[in-house]
Amino acid sequence: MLVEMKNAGVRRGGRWLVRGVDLAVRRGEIVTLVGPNGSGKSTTVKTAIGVLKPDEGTVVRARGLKVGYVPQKVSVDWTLPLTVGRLMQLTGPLRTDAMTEALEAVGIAHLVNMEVQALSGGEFQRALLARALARKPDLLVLDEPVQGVDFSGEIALYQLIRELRDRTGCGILLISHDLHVVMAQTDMVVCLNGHVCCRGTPESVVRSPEYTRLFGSRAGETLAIYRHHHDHTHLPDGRVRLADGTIAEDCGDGHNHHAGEAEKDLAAERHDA
Ligand SMILES: Nc1ncnc2c1ncn2[C@@H]1O[C@H](COP(=O)(O)OP(=O)(O)OP(=O)(O)O)[C@@H](O)[C@H]1O
Repeated sequence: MLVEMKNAGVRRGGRWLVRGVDLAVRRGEIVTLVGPNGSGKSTTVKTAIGVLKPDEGTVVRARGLKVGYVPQKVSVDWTLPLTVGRLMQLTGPLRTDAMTEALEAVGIAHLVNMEVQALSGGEFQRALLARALARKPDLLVLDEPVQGVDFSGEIALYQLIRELRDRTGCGILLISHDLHVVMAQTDMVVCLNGHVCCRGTPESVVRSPEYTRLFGSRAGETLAIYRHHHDHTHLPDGRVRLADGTIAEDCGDGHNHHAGEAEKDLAAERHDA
């Protein structure tokens, strides 16, 4: 167990921001917090990693736990020139090999000397991810890692997050308020609304009445579509690794369904069924 919260609550200004949170992240596990704006997601992760203290309940972290945290808001002085390499070292010195390794892991090693301002939304999020990864955390905590990222970039980023988990074995606690894409990449979903409103596997959560009440009945419908994206991995040489580990020339249905084209995906889904 990397971190475990039991009945945790945080109170500020005479009001409970969250209450009754039970949550655990194990090594190699991806736990996603979903919930509307202001439902206490950031408060919960900050409490999990010790930035905030719970006013009731307990939070236990593994001894010597190393946390890599990407907050929702990053304070960068955009008026000053800042390269990706410098951004990586803002919070402390880093060996060049560790920096290169982390940038390679997120696919932006070639951008090390680029000005941060010139990065695309997706590249910036990858740079933040690399910064958190560089110190080889046991627990990676990502507060909305797809901000400023377009739809297909979002799919790619969540896929990358899962690959990082597979490769490093770290635990991941992530926040998302649009859960369509992330759902397929997570082991456990905890749905917050000031308290834990429901929890479980992505499939069970989207079917639960509490979730439907919070997000509307259409919210669950997309899960099947996105699941489809993740039954195979696109290799750099253009071939595809299928779910059973075999390598194929394409996804098996002749469709390129990685462009966020939902209709095509639905067709492919039916075709596979
Ligand atoms: N220090 C504080 N004092 C008082 N209220 C606070 C404090 N920090 C957060 N809040 C309030 O607590 C609630 C939960 O905030 P939190 O940032 O955890 O929500 P969130 O689910 O992460 O929201 P979002 O999706 O908008 O990022 C909000 O209503 C917020 O205004």
